Amino acid sequence: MRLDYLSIFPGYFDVLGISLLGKAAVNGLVDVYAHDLRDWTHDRHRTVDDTPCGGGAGMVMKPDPWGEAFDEIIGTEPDPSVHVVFPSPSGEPFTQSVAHDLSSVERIVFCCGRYEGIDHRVIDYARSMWTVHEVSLGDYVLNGGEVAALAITEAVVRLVPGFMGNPQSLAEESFSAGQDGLLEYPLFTRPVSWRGLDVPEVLMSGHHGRIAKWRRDESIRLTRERRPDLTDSDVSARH
Ligand SMILES: N#Cc1c(-c2ccc3ccn(Cc4cccnc4)c3c2)n[nH]c1N
Repeated sequence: MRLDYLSIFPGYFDVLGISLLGKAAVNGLVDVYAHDLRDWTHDRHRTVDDTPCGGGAGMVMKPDPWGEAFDEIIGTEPDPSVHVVFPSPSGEPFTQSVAHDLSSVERIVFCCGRYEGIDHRVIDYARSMWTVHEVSLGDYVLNGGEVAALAITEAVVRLVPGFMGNPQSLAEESFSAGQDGLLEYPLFTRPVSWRGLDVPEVLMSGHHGRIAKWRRDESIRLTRERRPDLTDSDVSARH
């Protein structure tokens, strides 16, 4: 998998050389390339923004540098196998399902906007050439797309076959298909007693059936308490 990042702050992506992602890069599972959008400007100030047409506060990112960067980094021929991700506060929710879909893709280009956003023609042009995902991390405001691109990267790459040492751990996580859309149950490890707090006895019983039931019940309880939006009527009935 090749990952490209276009940003006026490419240094954000130096962190991708650390930890598991760094290991994946070493193992050849992922190749990471960060690009400074300003390298495709031609004025003395390396200008990437301008005032919004129609007025309004803030600045908008000019289309020209993006287009020239696309030509050099991706190419000038349409290729639907290239997935271009635009993190955006007005994007569709980024979910585990989207992460799963992207984990089987060979090439992802992250376009990290700043200011008030990117001239919409850039997104329209990208849609005419590649497979585009305009996604939002959640209902809160960031200053740009870089942090979102990092979060999306981690969510996607950890699902790439061969990345996680123990793929079984993926199946039991919150939001994974194996969890039936439920939140993950509470986790415990040794010591059994810690500052007056004990591991639930059932988990030390060695009775796998009871342990599985306790975990399921806890997942249901937590999901109903914290994320009623994740439990539809059918799921509630089953639970
Ligand atoms: N994904 C995602 C996001 C972003 C986000 C993503 C890209 C950009 C490019 C610029 N800004 C600042 C900005 C702020 C407010 C209005 N419009 C733009 C971005 C915010 N904010 N919140 C999310 N969940």
